[in-house]
Amino acid sequence: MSERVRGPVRVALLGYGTVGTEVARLLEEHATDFAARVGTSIELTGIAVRRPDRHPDVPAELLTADAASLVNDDVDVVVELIGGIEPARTLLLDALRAGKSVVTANKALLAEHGAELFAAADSSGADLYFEASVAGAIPLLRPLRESLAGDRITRVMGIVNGTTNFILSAMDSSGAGYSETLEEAARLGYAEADPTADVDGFDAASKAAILASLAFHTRVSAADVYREGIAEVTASDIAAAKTLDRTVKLLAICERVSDTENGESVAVRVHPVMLPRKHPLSSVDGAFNAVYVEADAAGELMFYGQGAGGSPTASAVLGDLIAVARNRVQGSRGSRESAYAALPVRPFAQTTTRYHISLDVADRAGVLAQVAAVFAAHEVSIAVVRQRGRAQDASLVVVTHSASDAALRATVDDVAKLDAVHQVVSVMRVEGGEP
Ligand SMILES: NC(=O)C1=CN([C@@H]2O[C@H](COP(=O)(O)OP(=O)(O)OC[C@H]3O[C@@H](n4cnc5c(N)ncnc54)[C@H](O)[C@@H]3O)[C@@H](O)[C@H]2O)C=CC1
Ligand SMILES: N[C@@H](CC=O)C(=O)O
Ligand code: NA
Repeated sequence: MSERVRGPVRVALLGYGTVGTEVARLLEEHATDFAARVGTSIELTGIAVRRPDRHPDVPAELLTADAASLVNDDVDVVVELIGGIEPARTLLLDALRAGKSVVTANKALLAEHGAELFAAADSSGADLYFEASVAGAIPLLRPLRESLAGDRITRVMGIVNGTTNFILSAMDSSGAGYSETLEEAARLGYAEADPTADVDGFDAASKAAILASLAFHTRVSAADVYREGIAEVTASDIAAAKTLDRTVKLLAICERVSDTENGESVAVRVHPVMLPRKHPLSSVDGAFNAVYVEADAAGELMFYGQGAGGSPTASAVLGDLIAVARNRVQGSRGSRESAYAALPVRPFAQTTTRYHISLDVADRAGVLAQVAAVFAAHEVSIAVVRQRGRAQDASLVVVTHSASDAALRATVDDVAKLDAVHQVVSVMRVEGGEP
């Protein structure tokens, strides 16, 4: 139970970058409304930044480079918008152990050290809220934690990284280059401080771990998530997808799986996929995110909105801040971690997916039969084959039925070794309906 606050709720803000500046701006702009919603005013007692001299717009008495002292001051709530593991981890553990409520947007920290943070929150009864950490402005974590607590979630699948979606959308629509689009995403405040976290899929993997933990009442950490980013997605992949009326998207897929041998487990992965252009996720462009949730009783739900950027992310941070402030005024506490199901995480090699494979092959009799024989040898069944002759070369596109990822990889390796196969042009997993 949080300690009951009688005067204003005192807030320490750690970080004044893309998100922090918007949080501070909106706190000031809507102070009167927020006070009415909470039942008392929210007072910003200090802002920790790396370089206080770089913020002449902020009253000097509010700024400090000493985040630890600010956390240890007389504050009720710590809002962490620094990012990264340290010093954020130590600062939040100190705050929670001291009974201070925490609001954070730091998915990397939660996905790696969530268990420790929840334990610290439990030790003092403090609140730990993190709606902004996944899918920016979209209310998604509270629906999973609270609204769907009475249902059994079977699948969560979606676009959860704005930067990579911004890049893939631009490559698809205007044929824009990879690096210039990444620079633009960073300029617009979508990318992480180190944008390799976005393009290599680490950011989406952290978010997938958080989503799976909430959806399946199981502790899933970043290391449990199979991860591929978009660095390897080429113009050829995008072109191959177009010829099949598909788009390329980076998806996070969290599934509850069960079989007689292993019982129930969870499978969590992040990788690029080809989706049919008519699939609703295909029309999610730019830095927008969209997430499908499938649950036994509710059926299919879809959440859509701005997944990155200062002001959309600040909306989620402020929603959490108002919730924890209300809890403090009432002397109550919000939801705690729910990890009772403790399901095992299934290794990715056992996960079944479907592959799209595009090959340049010799245009002569018998090539198709040779390629098909390799698929058969690995017990990978073919759903669609398209062959087009091009003088000496032909292009061959194969889309498989579901097979284990290990079998699919071995098939591609062996197909590439055939003399008649000149080049493997594109290999990508496919989702969303039969080709
Ligand atoms: N930018 C976005 O669209 C979104 C960001 N997030 C998360 O929000 C958090 C903040 O992201 P941004 O605002 O984009 O980052 P940013 O890089 O723009 O700002 C970071 C701020 O933290 C301060 N800082 C860094 N190290 C510090 C230290 N040791 N002591 C005191 N201050 C320190 C910097 O001076 C800066 O003010 C990250 O965890 C990020 O993953 C979450 C959703 C969306
Ligand atoms: N870098 C992230 C920011 C939001 O979480 C993204 O691009 O989605
Ligand atoms: Na969110």
